[in-house]
Amino acid sequence: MSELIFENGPEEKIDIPAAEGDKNGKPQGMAVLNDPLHGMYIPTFLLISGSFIMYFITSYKRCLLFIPITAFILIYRFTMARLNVKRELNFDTWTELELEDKFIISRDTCIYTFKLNSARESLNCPPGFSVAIQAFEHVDTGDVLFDLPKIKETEVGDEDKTAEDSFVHDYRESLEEESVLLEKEEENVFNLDDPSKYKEIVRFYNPISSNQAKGTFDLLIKSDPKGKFSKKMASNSYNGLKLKFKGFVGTYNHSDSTKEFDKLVMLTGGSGITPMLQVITKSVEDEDSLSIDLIYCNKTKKDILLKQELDDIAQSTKRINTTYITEESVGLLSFHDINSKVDDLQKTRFLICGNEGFNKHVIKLLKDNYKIDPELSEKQIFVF
Ligand SMILES: Cc1cc2nc3c(=O)[nH]c(=O)nc-3n(C[C@H](O)[C@H](O)[C@H](O)COP(=O)(O)OP(=O)(O)OC[C@H]3O[C@@H](n4cnc5c(N)ncnc54)[C@H](O)[C@@H]3O)c2cc1C
Repeated sequence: MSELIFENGPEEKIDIPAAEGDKNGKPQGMAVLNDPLHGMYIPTFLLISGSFIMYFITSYKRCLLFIPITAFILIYRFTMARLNVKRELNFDTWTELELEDKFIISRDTCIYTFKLNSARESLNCPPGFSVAIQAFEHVDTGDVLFDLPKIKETEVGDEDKTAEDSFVHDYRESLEEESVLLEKEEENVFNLDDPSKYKEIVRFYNPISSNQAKGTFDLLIKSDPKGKFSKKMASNSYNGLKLKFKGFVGTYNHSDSTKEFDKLVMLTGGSGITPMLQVITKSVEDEDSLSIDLIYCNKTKKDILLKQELDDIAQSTKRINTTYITEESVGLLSFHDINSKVDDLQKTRFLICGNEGFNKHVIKLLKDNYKIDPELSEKQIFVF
């Protein structure tokens, strides 16, 4: 059993108030106007043709006033469309983004919401791709910082001078000043922590929010009690914390799935659910015809992440099914579990994501039991 990291307990909202506004953009009723057909083409056509018809019927010139009004609406709509920016993170330089919210979803896992630069931006991360986050580790102590230590410019000497310049102190006052100086000195020693003593560490996470979400994006981070970055995030992250991101990283190609296969069998464990959720979301949003069987393996029932969300998707979309396997009740994933989801092997693609041991176990089950064309095997058995 893994160590309990979050004291607040599962499913409890912590420290940061809920994000303001609608994370998914405009309210549902108005969302239809974001579609160019409904938001631009139809209103333009109706206003211009209406103005001409009225003018021909009535010969009343004021009817033509609708034409500049239409032009204004068009300019407005184009401007709004341009402001709805898709954010591509830069692959070469770090982009600083701020933590806005965090939400504990299990004893060791949290969803972190990061703010994009504007409420109209959305993170355009391809399914199966991840973002990289930068941190720094002290080479001697192993301490992890989200940013390199900064040297403060306060000089202890300056404070001393001020004290010396003043002739009249009573004994008590001078004692107080001395203790303040000592504190400053300690602070300076701390701040003089040599940045060259830190080495960069980089960790990868798959955003789980839809690319249609505006203004923010979500990362699910499972905290490893012995891990450097994930443990620091669990214990030391706060509203307003700025982290540096690069992106996007990955090799999964969703059009390979839709063009060459009919079915995806997803074999995953623990936080490996994140790329699977991205692919499921993409498939649902595109309304493609893939049938998807997710087999999600965990140690115990409590470790199953996002179960409610996954069940909701499976309920609303018949072509998506979920199966949960826990070590405590069923044991390890078996070939029978996998084979029960396969109808036509040639048309089935296996997507795998778990820890090293899980991936090895699953690949061995597939290769030992199926005759998979070696040329096809890399495409047919895709490991995130
Ligand atoms: C492409 C990609 C996408 C990912 N997406 C997600 C995601 O969406 N969500 C998520 O939670 N995670 C994801 N991960 C995993 C994530 O990037 C981190 O690896 C994870 O959070 C652990 O990082 P850490 O710094 O906390 O642990 P680390 O410090 O890297 O340690 C991890 C484990 O390895 C052990 N270890 C470290 N060094 C050694 C050593 N020298 N010898 C033996 N054992 C050692 C530690 O004890 C610890 O148990 C992804 C990984 C990749 C590559």
